[in-house]
Amino acid sequence: MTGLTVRNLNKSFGALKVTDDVSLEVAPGELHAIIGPNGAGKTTLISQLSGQLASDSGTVNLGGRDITRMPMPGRVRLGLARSFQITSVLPGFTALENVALAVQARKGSSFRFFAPVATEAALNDAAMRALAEAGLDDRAHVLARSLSHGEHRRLELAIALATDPKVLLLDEPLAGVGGEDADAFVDRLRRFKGRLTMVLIEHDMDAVFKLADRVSVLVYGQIIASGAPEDVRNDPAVRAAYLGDEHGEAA
Ligand SMILES: Nc1ncnc2c1ncn2[C@@H]1O[C@H](COP(=O)(O)OP(=O)(O)OP(=O)(O)O)[C@@H](O)[C@H]1O
Repeated sequence: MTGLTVRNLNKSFGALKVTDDVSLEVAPGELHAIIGPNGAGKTTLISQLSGQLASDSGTVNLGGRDITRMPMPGRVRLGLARSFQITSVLPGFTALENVALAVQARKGSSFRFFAPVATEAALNDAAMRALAEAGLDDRAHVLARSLSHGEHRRLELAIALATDPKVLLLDEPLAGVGGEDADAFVDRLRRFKGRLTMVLIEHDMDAVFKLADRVSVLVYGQIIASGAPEDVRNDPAVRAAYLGDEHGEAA
């Protein structure tokens, strides 16, 4: 099981400091939620962890290895995958083809030792397994353009799972997913607990408090609290800066 350690991470866009000296410890096997108001810098932080954005300073360590300067493909090979907002799903291809293409693009070199036909079989097997884990195997041969919004989200999850991650970065997986689809998604993520380390950004507080082992609160690029969900929920600074505003007494 692999953990993630972030030390004093910074990122500015021009004069705007978006990630401000962030330190974070995600223990192996933990589901660590990062919550915070719109514009707090959550997506920027995830992009720094995934390698899509270079950090100005600070370090990111994956399972004891310094990956701060490593580009995204290297991080994927080491088992760090980001789901959502990185994938451009191809609408004219089936769900299975989309996952297989993504696996080939992102992990291609590990299939090189197979003959071409075997490569295709290995890719399809890996893609099918990932689709099953994401709950989309019964839609494997459906064109992506015909999938519902909820199914699209599961396809994006399958693409991340197909790279065989040890640490999964989830950026608002429930955005636009409602009702039973959302409940099913939460159940699915719960099943990955203990097997995968997960960093979850999510605005749906019910989902966060159902799933998270630990919660960190990001406000104006700074972590203002980090701890067990109940402790964070009852933290006066958190309530004042965030939860109290949005959820009042219900938070
Ligand atoms: N590439 C960029 N160039 C300039 N400013 C940016 C860039 N990316 C993000 N920002 C700014 O950084 C701040 C943080 O944005 P970010 O998307 O990381 O926040 P967030 O917490 O994920 O917000 P939300 O919850 O609304 O998704 C915002 O003020 C945003 O406008």
